[in-house]
Amino acid sequence: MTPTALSHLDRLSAAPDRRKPIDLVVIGGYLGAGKTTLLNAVLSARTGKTIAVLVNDFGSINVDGALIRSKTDDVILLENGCICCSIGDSLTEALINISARETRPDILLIEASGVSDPARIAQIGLLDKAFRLCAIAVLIDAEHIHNTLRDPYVGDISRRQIMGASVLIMTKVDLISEQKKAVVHRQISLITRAIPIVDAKKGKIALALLFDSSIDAVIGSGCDGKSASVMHKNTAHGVEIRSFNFKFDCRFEKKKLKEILSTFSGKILRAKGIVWLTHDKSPYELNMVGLRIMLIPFAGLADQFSLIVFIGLTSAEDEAQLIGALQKAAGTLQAPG
Ligand SMILES: Nc1nc2c(ncn2[C@@H]2O[C@H](COP(=O)(O)OP(=O)(O)OP(=O)(O)O)[C@@H](O)[C@H]2O)c(=O)[nH]1
Repeated sequence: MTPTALSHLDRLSAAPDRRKPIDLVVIGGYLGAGKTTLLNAVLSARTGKTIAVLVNDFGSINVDGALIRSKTDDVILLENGCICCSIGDSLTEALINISARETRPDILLIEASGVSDPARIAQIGLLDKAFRLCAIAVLIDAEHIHNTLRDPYVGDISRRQIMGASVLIMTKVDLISEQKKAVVHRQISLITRAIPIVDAKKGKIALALLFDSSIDAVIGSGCDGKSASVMHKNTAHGVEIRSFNFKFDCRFEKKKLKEILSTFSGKILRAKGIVWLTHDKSPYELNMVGLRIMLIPFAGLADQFSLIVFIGLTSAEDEAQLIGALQKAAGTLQAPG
């Protein structure tokens, strides 16, 4: 933490502030678990409260910010790293700025990046007495959690996120059978039996789960604090999770784009973006989680280029190959006739 941020915090904690504290909710969970979807569902619900959103995307371009902006203007972006370690200072400063506002929001929702430790983020939030921690909601992707937890490289990241939760929200239950759901529950119970698990379909949950409680203590966590700008080091295995982008004024043939992404699915942990396709005049939102690739029409305002952010266990050579394949497949941006 920088000296400026520290002294600022000291002053804030020292000054008696009689205003009502801002309810803080941290939303975490592994890459692609459904955090942005849940956040958008919360923002769409009529809570009657003012909500500010702080979004941390692991990558130099914050795609989530664009997806949330259509729901609220009060979005603060923290990009290019992981807020639980490499950009903790920016988080502290953002929190100070929010608490110092003349008109404070009732609620601050923080969307952690998929590789962040949400309990650690909540701890940083609690340093400022202007905030009252309501929940650390960790999302579990019912379709992929089994493989994620067994993954020798990223399993620990996911396990730590789950252990730091105050509530676990199981997403994508619509994509799995009751039998598989029972297996997932058993797997989670091996990690923790104490944290309640609720289901969410397309981000819909009872809002009381997030807002109607208060947590005094946050379970300690062991963030290594050494990560570089767009790399998160899982030191136990010496793994570097990297992020890189493809940004080009082009359109893709849908089938070809899916084919290229599938070829690299073993190395790409997550891909997301906004792309233009040859068959449609409007842009599409791209999501790739595991082997599942989704392209749905994008409702917001999109720039005149196709942008894809990749997060993966990739080497520079893998990245060059993937970007090369995309460039080769890229057609002109000219709209279809
Ligand atoms: N079928 C189904 N799809 C879902 C559900 N929740 C989220 N998704 C889809 O899962 C994909 C990833 O969702 P996001 O909300 O972007 O996930 P995220 O956790 O914000 O992703 P990162 O920020 O990259 O870690 C999107 O295509 C969503 O539409 C759900 O309950 N059911």
